Amino acid sequence: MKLYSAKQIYKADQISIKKEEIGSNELMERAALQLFNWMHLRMQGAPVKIHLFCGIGNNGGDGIALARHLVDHGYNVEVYVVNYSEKRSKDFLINLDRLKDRKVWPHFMNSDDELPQIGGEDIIVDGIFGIGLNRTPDEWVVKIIQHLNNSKAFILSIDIPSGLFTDQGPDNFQAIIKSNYVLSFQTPKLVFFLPETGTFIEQWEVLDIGLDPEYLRVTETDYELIGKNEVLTMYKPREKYGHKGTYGHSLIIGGSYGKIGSVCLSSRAALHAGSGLVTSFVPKIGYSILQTSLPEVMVLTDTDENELTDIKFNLEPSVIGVGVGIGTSEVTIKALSSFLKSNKLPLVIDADALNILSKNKALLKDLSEDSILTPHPKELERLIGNWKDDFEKLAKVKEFSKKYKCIVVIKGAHTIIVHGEKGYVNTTGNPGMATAGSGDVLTGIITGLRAQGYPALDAAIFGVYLHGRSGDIAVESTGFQSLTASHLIANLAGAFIDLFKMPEPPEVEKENQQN
Ligand SMILES: NC(=O)C1=CN([C@@H]2O[C@H](COP(=O)(O)OP(=O)(O)OC[C@H]3O[C@@H](n4cnc5c(N)ncnc54)[C@H](O)[C@@H]3O)[C@@H](O)[C@H]2O)[C@@H](O)CC1
Ligand SMILES: Nc1ncnc2c1ncn2[C@@H]1O[C@H](COP(=O)(O)OP(=O)(O)O)[C@@H](O)[C@H]1O
Ligand SMILES: [K+]
Repeated sequence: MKLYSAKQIYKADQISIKKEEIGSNELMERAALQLFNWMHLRMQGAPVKIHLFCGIGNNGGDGIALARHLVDHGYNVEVYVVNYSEKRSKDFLINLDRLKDRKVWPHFMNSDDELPQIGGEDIIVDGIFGIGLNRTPDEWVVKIIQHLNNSKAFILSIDIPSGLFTDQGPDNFQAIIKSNYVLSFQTPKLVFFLPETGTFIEQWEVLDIGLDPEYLRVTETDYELIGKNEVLTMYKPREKYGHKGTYGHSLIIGGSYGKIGSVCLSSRAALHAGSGLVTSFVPKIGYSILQTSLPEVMVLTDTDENELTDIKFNLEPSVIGVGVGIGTSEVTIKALSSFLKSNKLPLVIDADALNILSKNKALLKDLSEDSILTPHPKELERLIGNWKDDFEKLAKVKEFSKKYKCIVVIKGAHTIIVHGEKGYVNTTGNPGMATAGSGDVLTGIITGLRAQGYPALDAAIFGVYLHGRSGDIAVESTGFQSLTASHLIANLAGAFIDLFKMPEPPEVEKENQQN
């Protein structure tokens, strides 16, 4: 699913109005009706108090139009206009008149007004600012936002939580509504998925207001949301006459004294991801451990007992996953440097190999083309330096990706895969996965996919999706606390099978089918 920018949404808006020969207030009416239907379906006329806080732009206009539908259906509403500017939008004014026609008089709130009482059982509709926010709200508006956040009421935001910019980072976190639910028009917004701003959204849903499908289809976006539909097109089916050679050979290079487990996890994950063959390259201390715990995996050893000192092997793998558990000792840095200098094979680079690259930036130019780097936030900071906000981070990663012709997997709650100018935002996974070794499993999965001939970008996107989906399946039986990295591997099979599961039909349809 594409993530459109505010500019693109405004453009879609204009094109739709022109093509369909409708007024902009009709589009607002469509939006308001969608909002109303959503609420009415759930509330079924319940006499709960609904406080609608509306700005003076089109987001506020949506709120005012929604208020009219709620009033028409007998809901218990109170409307507040947060009067932050003289420049009221045309469609806001049209809808304000329509509301007044029904003898509903909003409270006009100005800087020195008292804040209204809101009960814990009430509902707040947040229509103060939408995607038109272009500067941080004034202090008195921030006070209102804080007041709403501090109430115990359920907050339903129209389009985007008020105070959140659509395409830039916030400069005052106090000025943002903390939404329980966001009904976002036509497209979710990138900020819903970034670590700094995602916390302001508990749940979201897209309401289709019928913006021009043609424009939406042909327009390229900087970011895409990755779900099942997106990865299904990447999936490579197993061929009837395929053999283990068809599905590639993964080499996992890693480990040091006390950290051989990481190599076990990555190697096992590569196997479960479908790699035809898997070989691990470890210090001697890892030999028996790997041979005993993973009979399917072949093992090569370094000349040193406890750490990697000389990375040499007499085989031609399809892809190499390097870095888990290697440490950052001088000898290992040397070994990795000379390996990278001579290596031409595709790479997946993780953990301490990333830290070594950060300390020795000259090595970055030795990476084979389309190398996949999988940093967690701390490793990323070492690699690209710190950032002011998530948008600066993404801009820096894009520059890095272009400069070194690599793919960067920014791990997190919503992992983002960056390739040149484009970012892919993952939707699977859960906090149970914040556990030792889950990154090692991801390295193994991506390596295993790359071995099977998946192009680098597909391997990264599909790997991240499967990793998260395994976590989502696992958590159903482990719970969040007890999920371990090994569970992710054990549930990878389920994640593959789930790709082709049809969604369950709703109960009503099931009954119809039986009759
Ligand atoms: N195509 C769509 O998606 C549609 C969008 N609609 C609604 O329109 C919204 C966008 O409306 P607008 O462009 O009017 O913008 P907003 O309603 O988000 O903001 C209102 C206006 O306030 C001004 N402003 C921005 N930041 C301010 C600040 N800190 N202090 C004071 N004034 C500030 C701006 O000039 C802005 O136009 C969307 O979020 C959505 O709710 C709907 O009406 C239906 C169609
Ligand atoms: N809250 C979360 N929601 C979803 N996924 C998460 C969450 N926390 C961590 N993960 C995922 O778990 C993995 C952790 O990787 P990493 O930090 O490298 O762990 P380790 O070094 O222990 O292997 C990443 O793929 C990350 O996206
Ligand atoms: K809003």
